[in-house]
Amino acid sequence: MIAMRLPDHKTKIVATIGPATSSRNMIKKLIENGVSVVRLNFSHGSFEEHAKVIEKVRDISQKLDRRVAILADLPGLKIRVGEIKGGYVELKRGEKVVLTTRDVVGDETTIPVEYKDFPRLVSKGDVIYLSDGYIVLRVEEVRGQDVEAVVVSGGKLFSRKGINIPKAYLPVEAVTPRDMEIIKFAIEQGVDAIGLSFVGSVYDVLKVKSFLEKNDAEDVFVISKIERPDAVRNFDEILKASDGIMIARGDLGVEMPIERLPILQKELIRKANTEGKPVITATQMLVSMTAEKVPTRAEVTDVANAILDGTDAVMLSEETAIGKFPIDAVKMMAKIAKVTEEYRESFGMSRLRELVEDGTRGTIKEAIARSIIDALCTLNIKYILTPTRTGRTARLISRFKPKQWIFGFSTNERVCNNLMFSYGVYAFCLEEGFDERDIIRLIKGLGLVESDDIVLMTEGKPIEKTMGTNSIKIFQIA
Ligand SMILES: Nc1ncnc2c1ncn2[C@@H]1O[C@H](COP(=O)(O)OP(=O)(O)O)[C@@H](O)[C@H]1O
Ligand SMILES: C=C(OP(=O)(O)O)C(=O)O
Ligand SMILES: [K+]
Ligand SMILES: [Mg+2]
Repeated sequence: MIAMRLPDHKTKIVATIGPATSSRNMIKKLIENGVSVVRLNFSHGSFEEHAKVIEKVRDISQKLDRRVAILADLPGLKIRVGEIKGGYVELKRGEKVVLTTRDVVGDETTIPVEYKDFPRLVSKGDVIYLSDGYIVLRVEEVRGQDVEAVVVSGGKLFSRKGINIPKAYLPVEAVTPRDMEIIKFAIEQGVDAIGLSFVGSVYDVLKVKSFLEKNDAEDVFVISKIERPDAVRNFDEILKASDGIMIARGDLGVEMPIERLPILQKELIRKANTEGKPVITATQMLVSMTAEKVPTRAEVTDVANAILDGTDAVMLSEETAIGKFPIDAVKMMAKIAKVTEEYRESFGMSRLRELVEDGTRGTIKEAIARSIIDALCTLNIKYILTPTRTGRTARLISRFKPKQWIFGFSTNERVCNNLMFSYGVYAFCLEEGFDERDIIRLIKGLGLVESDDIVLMTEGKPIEKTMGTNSIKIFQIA
């Protein structure tokens, strides 16, 4: 019998699908090389294109017997440039350029902007950032639908790239009517998670949560993207209301002083870990691999440091969406993760005390999680088995980043898929009414355990008022 092969790394890899990876063959390769979450960026592509990708991902994941979650990332209230003739223009320092809300195709002198109120957001002297701050303009004059600007820092500007005006106050809710349409479509398509762009307050999250509930889709994850100062300010509330968070460093690095990113990343990851909610570190992780086969030293170190910070997942954007080496980028992340995780073990346990102390101290689940870590330190345990209705128990154990895989067992396919966001968790779907014997039969059948292996299982025995996980069992496989 060929045993099921789990990845060599426990950090989850999120890959954005785009023209470079939307074929069946590329999707297959992404998954085979360690991608657990597929991200569809609804700022680009049509519903039809995304639907096709969703269908392919589901089919391939089933054929490969590899669980994959699908994340639909919403556009939010981001202002973008429109279509540019030939796909891009080269903007040169010192030259003048007009940003306009008129319906034109872009060229060297005129760039269309897809937001009719744009000219009202800026005035003479304001700085405008394009393409995550890669290109910088300064406003010279606003005239009707046109904003005349001078290029302060030039570069290639591609169609549909983002515009940031950090100074401008956008008097609109983060979740736009267009976002709501996309959420509806995403639910119909059975996606597992929604990425909420430009969340500003907990109300943005609650709005989407209540919409999901009304549409019988309350198990769809809401991942709040932290990419503006308001989200940082209101982070604690946003985190509590969300199922997970993404540190969206692309916009965040323009909307806030870029030098604050590293410390902010550490703080947000720590808080998400404490809450037991998955956190994705995103953007530019291996960005030079969009064009080159080898990443920079700084990029490799960035991926490793995010893992050491405690991120559950690392994300690839243009690297896999439009890059020349998408599979190499995934392989590179998997290698960095494997090596870095091996090192972490030696100090991972010191984080434990800290987490337990500032975490959900005093709950039964917490005491159980603590006992599990104690057992892991003293026994040669092969796997942690956690039957789970909501996935919560598996996520609470995942916080401690044990060296063993945590297997989640649930009857809900979407709960299983959403466990693929959490570090070191792999999930299996079982029939309603499954018991301990079904779990053992399943992992034996997959060749994951042999006789005499020691496993640890969490249990939720209904005793008095204590619901949910309330005991652990450690035993040897017969
Ligand atoms: N579905 C898609 N179709 C075409 N291009 C895409 C798609 N998804 C992503 N891309 C390309 O990859 C780039 C980086 O991806 P991402 O960071 O998700 O986008 P952005 O920063 O534009 O929101 C995008 O700017 C776009 O050029
Ligand atoms: C992930 C991000 O969002 P998007 O790519 O949708 O702009 C980001 O800004 O880093
Ligand atoms: K987006
Ligand atoms: Mg963004």
